[in-house]
Amino acid sequence: MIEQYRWQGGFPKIGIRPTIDGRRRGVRESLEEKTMTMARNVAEFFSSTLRNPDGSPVECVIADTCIGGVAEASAAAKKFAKENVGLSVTVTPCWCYGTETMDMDASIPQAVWGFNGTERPGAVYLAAVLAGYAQKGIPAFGIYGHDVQDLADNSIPQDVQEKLLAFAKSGLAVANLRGKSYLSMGSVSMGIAGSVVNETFFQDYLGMRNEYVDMSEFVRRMDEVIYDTAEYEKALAWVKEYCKEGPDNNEPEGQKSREAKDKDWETVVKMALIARDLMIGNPRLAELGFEEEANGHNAIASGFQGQRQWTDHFPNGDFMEAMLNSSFDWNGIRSPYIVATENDSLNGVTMLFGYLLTHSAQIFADVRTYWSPDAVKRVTGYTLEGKAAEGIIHLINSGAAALDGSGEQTQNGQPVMKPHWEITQDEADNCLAATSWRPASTGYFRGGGFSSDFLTKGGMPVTMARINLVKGLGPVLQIAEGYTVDLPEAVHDALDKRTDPTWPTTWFTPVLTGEGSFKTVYDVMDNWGANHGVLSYGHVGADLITLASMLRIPVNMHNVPEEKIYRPKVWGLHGTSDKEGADYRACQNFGPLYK
Ligand SMILES: C[C@H](O)[C@@H](O)[C@@H](O)C(=O)CO
Ligand SMILES: [Mn+2]
Repeated sequence: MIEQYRWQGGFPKIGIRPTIDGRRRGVRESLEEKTMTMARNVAEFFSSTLRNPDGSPVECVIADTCIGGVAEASAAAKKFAKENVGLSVTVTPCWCYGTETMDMDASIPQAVWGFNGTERPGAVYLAAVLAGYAQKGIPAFGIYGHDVQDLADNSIPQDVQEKLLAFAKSGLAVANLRGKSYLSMGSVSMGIAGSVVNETFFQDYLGMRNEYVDMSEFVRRMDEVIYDTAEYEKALAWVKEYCKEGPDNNEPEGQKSREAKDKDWETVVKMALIARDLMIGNPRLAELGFEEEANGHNAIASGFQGQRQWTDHFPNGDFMEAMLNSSFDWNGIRSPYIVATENDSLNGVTMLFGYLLTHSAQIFADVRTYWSPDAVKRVTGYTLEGKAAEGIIHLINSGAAALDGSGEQTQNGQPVMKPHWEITQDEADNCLAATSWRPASTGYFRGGGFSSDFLTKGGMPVTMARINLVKGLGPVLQIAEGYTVDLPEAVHDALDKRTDPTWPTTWFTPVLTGEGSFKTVYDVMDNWGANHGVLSYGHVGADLITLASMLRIPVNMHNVPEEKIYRPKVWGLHGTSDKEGADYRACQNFGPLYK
């Protein structure tokens, strides 16, 4: 029930615009069917391939008629506005009149597929209209099939499919962010700059709003019983059955009594319910007489300050953050909520990017230690090998990493992190079984609580990313594709015990290119822009780059092969030999999407 409530506003749709040569008495008539067929096929392709965050198929809206001139362009725009279209794809097999048929909505991502045939000049239209987009300052993605197709061939070639998908995936992410909130629960944690929420960034670059609640709201809701007590009982019983408590790593004098720990469990379960209700609301609260609280904050992501005021006195937020970020809880398998620990809103947004592109849960972590092969050898006697041979980065933070990060979901025997609709109950159970809940380090967390402890399985392709803000420049995105790696148990133990072994660990190694910030693993660590990073499942750097270009966020570091990079056509008009510089120039030239 809470899941249905969460997504009740529905999802943005993809608008499809068949444009056509407007000349009647023969030309237009001969093209109508082919053009509309292209539109229908693209719509069918999207709806059968792409999913919304709840797992339902993405919907497309096709203009009522082919668009041969401005009257039909404007009729399509009106239809799109009514139907919640969040991105637009123009398709055509022929010459049409560029500025008369183009979609002029500068606030949504735009793409144009010009059919590569030669009976009719679709590619000429593509070039003409993209010149129009450049001139008018609306960056649009061009899709031009590599090989000539016959006019009668209604298939979508593989390379065109890839570009359509790359555009639509990122375009949908842009559209899903728009109009939502980031909810700060508390404010700045331990002076972490990412938790100084920058409203201009959220508003201008993401189209989002910032909401804030003081952490005292948790106390009020606990004391005044502003949560669904039936759900609380269910959640607590589930925790007792599935969340096994791990050994207490505190010195005896720092350990809490059994009674105090049991009380902490009650508190952390309530915190999880309350944080979720704060984010998205809960219709049960209205039935219980709390109509205002039932509304929530329309938050697609949130952050919890925790340290220090809360955690110096109350149990920490680790259970709440880890469970909400996972793809399952006491209500079963469901889409993850996005909650940033330490209210690091910039990591929170990076998690959102990863989540909206992959629909899988995210691993939030401190980028804690670069372990060179020599240092590992000195400390453990072990020689790093395989993918880890050049060195590894220890990703570890209390809270926030989704339990999916244990790597207990599988595909063809390999560990993966799946969208929630592909996860089986056994896989969810295995993630829980691989996680122990360790009494929090009371040196750091005087109020106690429980930290999730798991070790990520090696062999998963992952992408680490992070947004940083630079005064005078704005946001920049950094991306490092790589792999999770396994270490022999004794080696992991020796390295882990030098940190806080009650927290989840992921051993990560980036793919090196031999150049720039990817010359060595050390360089990747050395160029990381902040204390935190996000791991998303898969090599999704190219998608992140496309998404960043839509939002005009330049990418300051990545190891994505050049042939996979897809940005608006006009990026090339800012320079073609120095692509990184061209990206910066284009982002600066056009400025944020919602300025
Ligand atoms: C317990 C500590 O304060 C940690 O939370 C700290 O190392 C961080 O995570 C900093 O990002
Ligand atoms: Mn941290």
